[in-house]
Amino acid sequence: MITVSGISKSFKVAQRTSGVKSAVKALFRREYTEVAALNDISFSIAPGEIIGYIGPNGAGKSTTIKVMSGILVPDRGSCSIMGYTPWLDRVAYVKNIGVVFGQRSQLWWDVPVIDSFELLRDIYDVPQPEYESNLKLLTETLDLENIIRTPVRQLSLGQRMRCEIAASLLHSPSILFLDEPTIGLDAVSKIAVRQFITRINKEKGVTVILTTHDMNDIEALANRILLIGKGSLLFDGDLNSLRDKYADDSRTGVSSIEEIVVRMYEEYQIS
Ligand SMILES: Nc1ncnc2c1ncn2[C@@H]1O[C@H](COP(=O)(O)OP(=O)(O)OP(=O)(O)O)[C@@H](O)[C@H]1O
Repeated sequence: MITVSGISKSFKVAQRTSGVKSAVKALFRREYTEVAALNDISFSIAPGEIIGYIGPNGAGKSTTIKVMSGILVPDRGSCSIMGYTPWLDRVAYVKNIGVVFGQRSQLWWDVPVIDSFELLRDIYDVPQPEYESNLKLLTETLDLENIIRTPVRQLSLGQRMRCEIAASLLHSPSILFLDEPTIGLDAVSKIAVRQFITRINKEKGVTVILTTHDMNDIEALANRILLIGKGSLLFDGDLNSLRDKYADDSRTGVSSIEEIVVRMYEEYQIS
């Protein structure tokens, strides 16, 4: 369903030292350094998998999600998702995917949530009966009834995230990209979001690619883990094989998933 082969992506970042003199100099001659965000990344994902895509800050997780969702064009490599190349076939492709960036909103800030949903229905060309049945299911399971008529700017972070997840699923996508969907949520909202992800995966077979720093998300959801560090893919396997490799039951009993990940980061020298 998803094949990523040899993807590399670099960014040019303008460099400037502080001070007026260097600001004036930069007007005439800019200096750049190149940041290699992704370096020859390859993996495949089968339908119905829930992938935990983990790694420390700046590892390249969001860049990978942006390439896979067609927002960024890589410098090298290929990517085939349901037969589409995301950045080439964008219009047809996006009908098959849902994307949630925990740090950004896809909802219109000043209008009630339901207006954003209706706009998304029109953008994605969702037939009315399908829209209504999805909206009903999402409203019930994500508990949106009391917030759906409120403008987004008046919602709390947890309320907004539940709306963001609903917005990404109104068009019945087969693949859901979640970039830090539980960031800043309280315990109740985190559990609600996790239960919901499990449900759409089990009942509708939605394939989920999840990036998170919350290892409880990984423990609750992921049946396979991909570890990225400094732009390179370092580990591809399940949680049990990670535990077998890194858990230290001689001293402390079974180590927590957080400790296991720290050990893994240390081994790969990416912490
Ligand atoms: N638009 C951009 N311009 C310049 N550099 C960028 C840009 N986007 C990402 N980078 C750089 O690419 C590298 C990977 O960034 P990315 O956002 O993919 O990391 P991440 O694993 O998602 O990190 P985090 O966990 O902190 O969100 C970082 O060094 C980052 O500074």
